[in-house]
Amino acid sequence: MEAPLIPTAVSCPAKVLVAGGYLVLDRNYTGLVFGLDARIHCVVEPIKSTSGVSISEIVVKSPQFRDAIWEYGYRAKEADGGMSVHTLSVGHNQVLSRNPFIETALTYALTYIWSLTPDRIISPASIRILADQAYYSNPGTPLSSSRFLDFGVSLKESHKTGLGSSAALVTSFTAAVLSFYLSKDLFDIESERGLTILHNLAQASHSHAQGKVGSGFDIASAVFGSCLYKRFSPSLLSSLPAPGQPGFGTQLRALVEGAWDTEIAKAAIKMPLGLRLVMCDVDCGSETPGMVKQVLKWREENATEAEGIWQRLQGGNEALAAELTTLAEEKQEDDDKGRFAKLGVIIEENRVAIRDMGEKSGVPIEPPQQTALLDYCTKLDGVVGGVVPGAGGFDAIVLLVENKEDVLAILKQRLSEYKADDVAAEGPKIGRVGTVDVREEMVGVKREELSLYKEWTT
Ligand SMILES: Nc1ncnc2c1ncn2[C@@H]1O[C@H](COP(=O)(O)OP(=O)(O)OP(=O)(O)O)[C@@H](O)[C@H]1O
Ligand SMILES: C[C@@](O)(CCOP(=O)(O)O)CC(=O)O
Repeated sequence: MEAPLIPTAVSCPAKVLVAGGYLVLDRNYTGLVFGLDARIHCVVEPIKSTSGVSISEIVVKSPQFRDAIWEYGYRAKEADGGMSVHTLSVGHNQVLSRNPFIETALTYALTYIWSLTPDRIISPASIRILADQAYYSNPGTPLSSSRFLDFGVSLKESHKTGLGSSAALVTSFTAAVLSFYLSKDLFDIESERGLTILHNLAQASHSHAQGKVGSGFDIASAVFGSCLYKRFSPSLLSSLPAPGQPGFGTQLRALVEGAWDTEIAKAAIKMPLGLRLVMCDVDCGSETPGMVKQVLKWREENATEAEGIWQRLQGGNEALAAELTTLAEEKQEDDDKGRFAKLGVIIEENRVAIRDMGEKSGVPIEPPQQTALLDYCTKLDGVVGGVVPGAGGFDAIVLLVENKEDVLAILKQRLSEYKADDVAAEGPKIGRVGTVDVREEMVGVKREELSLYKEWTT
């Protein structure tokens, strides 16, 4: 007899790519990614089917958002096509929007479970998703004493802050479903093998849902936390049949359990004592896929010039990682004023190369509006430096700041006074600038206590 299924909860961190935007899309370069302490949690519990008879049904809810409920039926496809997942009608003539990230993560996770245990019956379950405030700029309202706020809007109406919600969601969802249905000897997120399986499976499903555009650094940090990341070869995923197609089941398992060439160096990334990250939301936005397309096209057409910039940036990124590690290993002297001077210089030099990449490719990676804001912040006492993270543009900026209350208080005050009006530049005007309530996080995926969600029972 199969062991009874135990409610299971897992969470994953957000991300910020501090160095290596665009470069990390190519395996010859690396990305320096910090995990952030905003998390997305997924809780899986057994349910009795709503119809009374035991049909195959999984209900997914994101109760902090309106109309965020998705009901799925599932069945094994013929010819080793894996588990196919279809949307069930919720009733009340509600037209609910589909959630491709959830649908794909469920299809891939159930297929992997089925490929390991083809004779078992996958019993009905309910899955709740709960996310920290920092992922969205919509202000939430508290629900009793829960850390998870009620956003009062639909997911369509929410404004993301660019912290990688879909990656944290897909990874924690996959980890929670696998941990719920599989015994520890088949899947254990507290083991190296379990982390690798989770990484590979979440990369495959996130890439499928997202249209295969990213380097996967966001999934890597959702699993492993802060790290120096070298991507997997994109060809690894190209021969996988589409879900439902003959051979998808066996080939997904072979892919997930096979050898990948991803390189994840956790020890290469450290935050020195006395320093922290601060993220600032600039209340604007950019369209990453279009920027990526244009930068890569320019690189292809200007290979020699691009090579020079890419090499300069890679050198700067490596210097940044090395200096952070050196500082983290040093004994901290309280009043050593010059302690972070070298770090500041490395960041400034990286910014020059980033601007070069942007100007040459015609993409506003660090546009003048962001240059002005970064320069304004860098001049403040206790701010070591800052960059446009990830793809850059008009999204957030990230600062490295001395971890002192007065430094943070003055930074917040000066940001609230910041006026973008004086910057004469084409393109959008930066709106209100505020800090996002997050800081770096070294830990990746982790199990959670169910009591965290007691206020969110429906
Ligand atoms: N709390 C949530 N519940 C359910 N689905 C969510 C939730 N948060 C995000 N999503 C899904 O993730 C999508 C947003 O993912 P997307 O990749 O566009 O942004 P992101 O990962 O937050 O930001 P970025 O990739 O710019 O860092 C939403 O449209 C929704 O489908
Ligand atoms: C441009 C790119 O290198 C980074 C994008 O990062 P972000 O989504 O802007 O945080 C793309 C990628 O690596 O997936």
